Amino acid sequence: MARVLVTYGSTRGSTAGIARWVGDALRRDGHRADVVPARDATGGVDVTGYDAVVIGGALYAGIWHKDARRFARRNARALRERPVWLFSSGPLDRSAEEKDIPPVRGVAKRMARLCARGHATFGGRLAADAPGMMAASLAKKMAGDHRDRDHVAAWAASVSAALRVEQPSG
Ligand SMILES: Cc1cc2nc3c(=O)[nH]c(=O)nc-3n(C[C@H](O)[C@H](O)[C@H](O)COP(=O)(O)O)c2cc1C
Repeated sequence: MARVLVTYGSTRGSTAGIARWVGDALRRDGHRADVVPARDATGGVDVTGYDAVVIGGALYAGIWHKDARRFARRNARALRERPVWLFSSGPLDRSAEEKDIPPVRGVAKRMARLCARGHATFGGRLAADAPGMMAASLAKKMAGDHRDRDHVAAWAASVSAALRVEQPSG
């Protein structure tokens, strides 16, 4: 059993939902998972109290959510000392289910810096009545919930399996 911190950056709540699904799947596999917004975790959570960390962030204009970036930057040293996985959420279509979407450049750099074990891109969600000019304009064509809980659970299962290998006694 591993103690896992699942933390995320989310503006409109859909990445928070994915993080909760990751936490649920890890718990079903017998791990202890705390799911915490990265905004709160950055100053308030001791990463050294966890065996592993999953960091998720929504994509906006090709950039990982600032709360996820800040968490990764501020905790870089502790993160490098334990297994870390990253995920991104964004595509407002089926593309994330149809193929593996590689991390955007900034996330790929962060993966290298943290020696992250893996990354997944999951479909996102945008409400038809999303506030904000850019969001409203995007929503005209792309509104909908493109998150796939099975995809998220399958990825979380791969994280879980890797943790079992690292901690066979748990
Ligand atoms: C203004 C705007 C820009 C976006 N840019 C991207 C993008 O570059 N790449 C992407 O995959 N998704 C993009 N999206 C989709 C969001 O990532 C998606 O809605 C995501 O689920 C939002 O997560 P959140 O609800 O946790 O904030 C964008 C959405 C908006 C409103």
